[in-house]
Amino acid sequence: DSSAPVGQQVGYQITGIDPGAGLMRATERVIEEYELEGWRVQTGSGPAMTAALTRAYNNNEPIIVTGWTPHWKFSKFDLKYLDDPKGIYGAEEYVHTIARLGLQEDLPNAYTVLDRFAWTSDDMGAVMIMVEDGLDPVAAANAWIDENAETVASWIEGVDAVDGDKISLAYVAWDSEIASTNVVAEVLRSVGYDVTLRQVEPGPMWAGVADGSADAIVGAWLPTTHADYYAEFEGRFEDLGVNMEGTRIGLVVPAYMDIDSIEDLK
Ligand SMILES: C[SH](C)CC(=O)O
Repeated sequence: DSSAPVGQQVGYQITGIDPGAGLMRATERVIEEYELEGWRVQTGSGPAMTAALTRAYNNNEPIIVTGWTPHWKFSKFDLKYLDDPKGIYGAEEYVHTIARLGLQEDLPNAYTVLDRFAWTSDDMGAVMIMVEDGLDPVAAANAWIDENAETVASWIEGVDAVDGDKISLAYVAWDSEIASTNVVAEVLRSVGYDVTLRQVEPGPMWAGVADGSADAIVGAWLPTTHADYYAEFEGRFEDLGVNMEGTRIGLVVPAYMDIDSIEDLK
């Protein structure tokens, strides 16, 4: 009944993703700081969240999800972020590349490519949409690489080829990181690296690059989303800087819902 309070409409539930995601920690703080009595954020995964969103949207039903930009959901559905007047979700987020200590010495050519890796949220969005439309992530990565030869050439210019040197990239199965990690992996393979992708949860992703079991990650969301992990492992990794800007995290709802702010959930 769309005239009922929104909490009642959605069972006082926010549809979340994996429990270790920074977005989930921030959402727990949102429930607390906005005093959303009786509300909870349901843990799951990126794919479970998008499946629930698709189902609700196709039935014109109310739903509130933990969302982020870029994401194909914004091109597939008419969605909006709820205003966050307390600023819990932070302002603009940036995605960083993080390398294990010693990588530059051990794998200098890969380090150069990783240090140069930078693209736009539209670039990432293009790969995400190809994957969502059914293309295998490796094929989607190569399609983007073929379409953006000039950008990729700037990443590998002057980098000597290697002969099967091993490198591992850790990532979490968020649609955004499936896109970025496969693009970087394919570029590293193009210069001769034997690349292993390790799909893990956020904590093990950060722990892996800190203990050296992973050589690099390209999905560090900062300054807000992964602030806890950054602080926990600071000094045990090398931050190679921003590889993508113009990102954002927050609560996302279909545009047909008659709410505009987190305050409206009370
Ligand atoms: C789901 S966002 C890409 C990252 C995070 O929340 O940790």
